Amino acid sequence: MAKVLVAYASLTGNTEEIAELIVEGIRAAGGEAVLKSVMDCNADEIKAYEAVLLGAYTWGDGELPDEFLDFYEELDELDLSSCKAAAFGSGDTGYEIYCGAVDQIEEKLKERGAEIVQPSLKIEYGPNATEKEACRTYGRQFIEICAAVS
Ligand SMILES: Cc1cc2nc3c(=O)[nH]c(=O)nc-3n(C[C@H](O)[C@H](O)[C@H](O)COP(=O)(O)O)c2cc1C
Repeated sequence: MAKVLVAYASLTGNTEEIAELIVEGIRAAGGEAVLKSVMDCNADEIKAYEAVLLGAYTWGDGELPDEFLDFYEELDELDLSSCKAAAFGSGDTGYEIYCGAVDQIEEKLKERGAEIVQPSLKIEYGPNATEKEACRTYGRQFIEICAAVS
C-alpha cells in the first residue's frame, strides 16, 4: 500500500474535516496516511511519499487561499512523475467559480507530472452525513487505485 501525504489549507475547518475523513478512509482500507496543514509542511516533503492528496478551500474570486501559496510555489521545484495524486476542497456554489482552488491544485499537480488517479472531490461548506461517507470512500478508493496502478 502506498504511503500518502494528505496536506490541506482550511480557515473555518470545513476542508480540515474533509481531509480527516479522507484519512479515515485510507486507514480503514489498510493504507498509511500522514495528515498535515500546509502551514506546517514544505512541498519538498512529498518526495518521501508515493502519493499525495492536496486540499484547499477557495478564497476571493475562485482563488487559492494565501496560506497555500508558498506550498503551491514550492511545487514548481518538484518532479512528481512518480507520484500519484488527487485534489479536494470545500467551496460555496454561490460564488461564480466554485472550488476554483481545487482545480488550480489539480492543474499544478498535472503540470509537475503527477498521475491524477481520480477526479477531484468538491464539497459545499462542511460535509453532511452522506458527504462524510463519500469523503471516507474517496480515501479508500484513492489508496485502492494507487495499489492497483503501481
Ligand atoms: C471572502 C470569501 C471568498 C470566497 N470565495 C469563494 C469562491 O470564489 N469560490 C468558492 O467556491 N467558495 C468561495 N468561498 C467559500 C469558502 O471556500 C467556503 O466557505 C469553504 O467552506 C471554507 O472552507 P474552510 O472551512 O476549509 O476554510 C469564499 C468565502 C469567503 C469568506
